[in-house]
Amino acid sequence: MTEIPLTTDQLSVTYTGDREIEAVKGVSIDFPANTLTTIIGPSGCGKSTLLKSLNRLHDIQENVEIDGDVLLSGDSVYNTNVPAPEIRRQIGYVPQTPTALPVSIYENVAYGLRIHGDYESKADLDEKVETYLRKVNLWDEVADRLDAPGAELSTGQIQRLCVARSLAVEPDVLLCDEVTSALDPVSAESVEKTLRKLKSEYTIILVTHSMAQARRLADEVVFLYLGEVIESNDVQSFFEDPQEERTKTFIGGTTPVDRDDTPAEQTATPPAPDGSKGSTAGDDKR
Ligand SMILES: Nc1ncnc2c1ncn2[C@@H]1O[C@H](COP(=O)(O)OP(=O)(O)OP(=O)(O)O)[C@@H](O)[C@H]1O
Repeated sequence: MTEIPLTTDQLSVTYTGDREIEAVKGVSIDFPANTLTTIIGPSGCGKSTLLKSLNRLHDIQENVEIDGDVLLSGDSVYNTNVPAPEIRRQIGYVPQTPTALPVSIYENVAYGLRIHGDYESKADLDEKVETYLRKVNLWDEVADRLDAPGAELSTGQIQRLCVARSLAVEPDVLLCDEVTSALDPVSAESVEKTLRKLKSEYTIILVTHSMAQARRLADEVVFLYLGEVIESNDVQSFFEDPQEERTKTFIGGTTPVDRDDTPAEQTATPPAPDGSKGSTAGDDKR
C-alpha cells in the first residue's frame, strides 16, 4: 500500500479582511510518499494559499481562517499542542524568491541544525553540512568557499542553498512554491535536476505555473481552479487522458469559464498557452 504522509481533509482557507475570500474550498487530497506532486492552475486559483496552509504558514498572518484539517502521518498539523516551528521542521517550505541568511554558506545550512541541536560535535556538523550541500548538487560549487557570505552566490545557487537549509532539519515533506520562476533558465534547470534527484527520498509538493515543468517533474498532478480541486491523477493520465472538461480546457491553454458568479478577486488570469503566467525567466516552455 502506498504510504500517505500528508493528507488534507475538507480543507478550506478564508481571508477575512475587508472582503471575505474563500481561497481554498473543501480540498481533500492525499500526497503519496517519495513522490513529487505538482499543484497547477491559473493565477489566483489558490495554489499558494493551499501550500501555505499545509505547514501552518498562515499562523503568522492575521485575518486567515482555516477549516477542515491537514494530517501529517495521521496527526493534525493544527493540533495546538504541537508548536508551529516543529510542524515547519517536519514540513519544510521553500519560497519563490531565494533568500540567503546574512551568514556564511556553511552557516546557512547549519542554521536549523544549531537551533534544533541536531549534531553531536563540530565534525558531525561539518559532515551534515556537506551531506546536504551534496544532496542539492551544490557541494562541488562551494566546497572551497564555505566561509563566504551566502548572499554572494548566484540566485540559482541561493535557491539550492535554501533547499539544503530546509533539508538539513530532516523534514518529511518539502513544500516548494514556484521555486524556479525567479531564476534564469540555466539556474532553473539545476534546481529541477535537484528536485528530480530528491523526489525518491522526500514527499515534495511543488506549485508551478508551467505545465511543461509539471510534465517534466511530476509524478502526480493536482489541478486547482477557483479554490477547488477539479482533477488529480498521475502525470501521464492527467495530461494524456484528462477526465474533466475544465482540465481539458486548461491543458489546451484556455482558462475554464465557471458558470458561478465569481468575486473579482477570484477571477483567474488566463494562463499563457503552456499554462505559465507569462515570460518569467526560468519558467521555460520546453
Ligand atoms: N493575504 C491575502 N489577503 C486577502 N486575499 C488574499 C491574500 N492572499 C491571497 N489572497 C486571495 O486569495 C486568492 C488565491 O490567491 P493565491 O495567491 O493563493 O493564488 P495562486 O493560485 O497562488 O496565484 P498565483 O499563481 O498568481 O501566485 C486570490 O483571490 C487572492 O487575491
